[in-house]
Amino acid sequence: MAVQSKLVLPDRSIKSAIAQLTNLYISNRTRISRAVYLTLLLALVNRVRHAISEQKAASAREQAKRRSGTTSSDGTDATAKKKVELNREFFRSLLRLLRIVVPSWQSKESRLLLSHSVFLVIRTLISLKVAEMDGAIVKALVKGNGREFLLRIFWWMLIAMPATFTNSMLSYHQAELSLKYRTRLTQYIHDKYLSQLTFYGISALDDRIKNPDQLISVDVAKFSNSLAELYSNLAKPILDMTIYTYSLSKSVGGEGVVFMSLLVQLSANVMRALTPPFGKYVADEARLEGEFRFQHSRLIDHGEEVALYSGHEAEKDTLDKGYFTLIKHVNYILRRRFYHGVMEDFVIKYFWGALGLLLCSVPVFFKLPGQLAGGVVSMGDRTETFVTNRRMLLGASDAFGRVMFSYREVMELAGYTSRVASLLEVMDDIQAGHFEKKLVSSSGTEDNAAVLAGRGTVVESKDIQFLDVPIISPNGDVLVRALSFTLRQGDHLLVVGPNGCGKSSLFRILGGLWPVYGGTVHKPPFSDIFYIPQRPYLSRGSLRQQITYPDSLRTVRARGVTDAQLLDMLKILGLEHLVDLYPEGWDAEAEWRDVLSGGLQQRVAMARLFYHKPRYAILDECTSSVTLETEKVMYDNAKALGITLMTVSHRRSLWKYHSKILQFDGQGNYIFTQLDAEKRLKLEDEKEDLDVLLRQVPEIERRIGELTAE
Ligand SMILES: Nc1ncnc2c1ncn2[C@@H]1O[C@H](COP(=O)(O)OP(=O)(O)OP(=O)(O)O)[C@@H](O)[C@H]1O
Repeated sequence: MAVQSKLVLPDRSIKSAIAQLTNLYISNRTRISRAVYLTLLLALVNRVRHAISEQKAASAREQAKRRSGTTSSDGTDATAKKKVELNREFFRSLLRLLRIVVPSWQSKESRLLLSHSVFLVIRTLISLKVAEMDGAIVKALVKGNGREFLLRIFWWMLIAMPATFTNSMLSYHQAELSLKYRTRLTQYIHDKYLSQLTFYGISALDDRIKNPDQLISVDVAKFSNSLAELYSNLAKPILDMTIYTYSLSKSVGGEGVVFMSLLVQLSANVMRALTPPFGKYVADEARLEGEFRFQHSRLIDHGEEVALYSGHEAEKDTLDKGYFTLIKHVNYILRRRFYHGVMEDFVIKYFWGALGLLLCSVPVFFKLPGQLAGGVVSMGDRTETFVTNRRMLLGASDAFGRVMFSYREVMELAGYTSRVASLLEVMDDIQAGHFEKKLVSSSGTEDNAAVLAGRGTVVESKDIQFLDVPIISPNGDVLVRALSFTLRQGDHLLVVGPNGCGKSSLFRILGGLWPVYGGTVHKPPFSDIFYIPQRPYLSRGSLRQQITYPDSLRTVRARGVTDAQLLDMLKILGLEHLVDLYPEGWDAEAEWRDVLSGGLQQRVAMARLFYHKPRYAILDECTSSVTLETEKVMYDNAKALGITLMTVSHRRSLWKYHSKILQFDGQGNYIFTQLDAEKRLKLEDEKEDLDVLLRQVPEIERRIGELTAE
């Protein structure tokens, strides 16, 4: 209902504007020309049409929203769900992107656009001059004047110099503009993507964007190209069209031009209605390209695992499927382009050509107000008028044709605009804490919704304290309804429980990766907590950077840490040989992920912990690939450095390094208590012994049965 009343209003106001305009025209017929009246009327009628189609689209959207009921998505890319049209949303998105790529009138981009426009005008003027000179050359030829003919040729060659310079300048400007747009947009996106953990939110917490890499690296470039290209492809024909139509209207009368414009507009509308949604096709193609590329990069990332599984056939199937889905779509677009091209050619070249001839015949068959009443028009005059008008019309219709052909380019720009704009939209949402993920929760959906709707509090403090904090996965599954525990500095915590119960998730909340949906989290600042996962992240860069990541060399030096001190850290872990691995020593750069074995990578990660010396460390199964001796060295040294440890591990050997235990049962319950490792180990051993005995009971009973029978 709200939508209806909002959209009917402009429609009504336009109708009253039409009535007012007609009254004004009737009462001031002598002062307002019919041409002006018809032009304004045409614009208003178009506005009504537009308002009605917007109204329909809005109510369709509203209905679709009501049908889907919630904000849950179907797991496809945001750009795949979006309808790409030349509507208000497109212009809003384009405006937003334009503000980023051309930030102000004083910017370099504005200056470049201005000089580009100047060269476009120069090119039109040169074209007019060349056409004129063309005529003069033909005239000299017809007259048989050899001297004038040669002189004209000389001038023709002379004008070729500024003409070729202008053309090259235009190509240069276009390429430069595209590059500048891309730079602005990429910088803007990088700033946003790499702040407030947005890159993590896009991949882990939100479902709407599947391939941000493809969007940032390829689609932004395509958008920039398309925008720069469209400006030069549109500006010149529009300029030509204005100049020629103006001259033409002076010759054949304004009414004739307006009437023809009406017919052209009508056929253009029919064409537009029959034009396939090329913008959506382009957006879909870009998405499929992204998915295909992503499948290839997955294979590169996990090459070793796939090779050991002999998974090449399965991978080939996946890649082929991705490729053929893409190619099927591209083929479909090609076919639609073919049919559309036939229709476009017919309407623009032949139908409008015939209309043009009709228009040119106006001064021949009808007397125009400018002609003298009763004046005799000679055959020569008629031919001259016809030829002049025809030439102007050819210019105007060629320009109009190019504007019409560029409709397809505009649609393609709409496709790229929609993709880039949805990336910005999703990043805005993530930074504002609004995630959209497929909710697949099976456990008490209504209850979960209530928990998800809440917002918790985060307070900075020296110690770590959780007060009634729920642990909820991005899918909406409530792993623990209300977790409460307190950890003071020096209390080393062990977190245990079955797979998938939420151990790592607890630390995701602590690290600020997952939102706090309820209760209160007291925690030290992010810089005081260091995280070491099971598979440590090894960055691209020197060996030194692997130890000091994410600190840059300048920060390392500012902290006063020398290479000798770094070497001491390596020595504790038996890693000093790494410095001699390459002649460049600390500065050696390699793909460390491939060069180092799993265990060595875990030891390098531990050296990183020793370098940073944080107040708290989260050790998530980070010793699974090292020996018990190395594990002891790691834990003893970390404790000696005054680091409070929070370990997730299934290894019993680690119990003795901790004083508290948080135990999840995988059913949403937990116990937080003091950990007396020795006592607990004894109890565990006793339990295991009893378990063994229990398993033997049936066998013993069977034997007793046998003995009794005998
Ligand atoms: N990005 C994510 N999107 C959706 N669900 C997730 C995401 N990350 C984790 N989960 C889900 O949250 C649950 C808890 O995961 P978590 O990693 O905390 O388990 P865990 O207790 O550490 O298990 P393990 O011992 O196997 O490492 C799992 O069911 C997991 O599938």
